Amino acid sequence: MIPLPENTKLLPDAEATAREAAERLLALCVNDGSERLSVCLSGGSTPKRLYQLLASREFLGRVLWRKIDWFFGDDRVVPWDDPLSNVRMVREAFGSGEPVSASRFHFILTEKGAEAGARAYEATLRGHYGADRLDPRRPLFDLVLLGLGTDGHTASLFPGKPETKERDAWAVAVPEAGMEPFVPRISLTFPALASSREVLFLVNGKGKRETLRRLAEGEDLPARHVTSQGRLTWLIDRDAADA
Ligand SMILES: O=C1O[C@H](COP(=O)(O)O)[C@@H](O)[C@H](O)[C@H]1O
Repeated sequence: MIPLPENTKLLPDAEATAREAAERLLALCVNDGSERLSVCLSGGSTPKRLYQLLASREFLGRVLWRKIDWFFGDDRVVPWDDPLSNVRMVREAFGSGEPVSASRFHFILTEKGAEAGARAYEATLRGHYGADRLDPRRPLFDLVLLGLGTDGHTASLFPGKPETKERDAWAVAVPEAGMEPFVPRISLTFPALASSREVLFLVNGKGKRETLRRLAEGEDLPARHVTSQGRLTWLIDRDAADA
């Protein structure tokens, strides 16, 4: 087995990581007394099964949908019906039953380009938060879901790119992606992701093994810079961990 990040929960397979994440989201719904919860979704392929599960017969009735506002950690600057779009992936995974009402889905606008989209999303987040500055006593998100790219990126914060250094903005334009698909992106920044009560990384499959090893060896990859004001947990399956 390769060395794993601190706070790793090792799970048998991809299905188990999705189920563990779903159960943690449910626990948040049930245990949190607040009227509203803000959840930040990850994109790419890894979380699709989690979103399908949440909308499945097994989980649908247990998720307190009316409590939750759904945000996005990043998106590709393509139309929302493009196969590369994270909006499309999430909508397809939640399915035609559309458990989330339109007003509770906060998509990243892409039609006017990366810069305009990032500014608009930051305005959306600030409006929802009700302030222009993040207060450490009042996190922006209750739960942030994140993935890990094979190059060590997370959200759309790629190794060596200037967006990883952003300390003020909550959302940034990423004109050049560091790996495929090579389309511009819009991403939340480290300070916005850190303003969270809980962060969950989902990492599955052999393809991520080498990246996890590089992280464990201390390489300065973007995923390493994610923090949370609360818990940060890595849900990793045996294939990724070589276990
Ligand atoms: O480009 C992206 O990649 C990462 C990892 O994606 P995966 O397909 O390996 O799960 C993802 O977390 C991010 O949201 C996405 O835009």
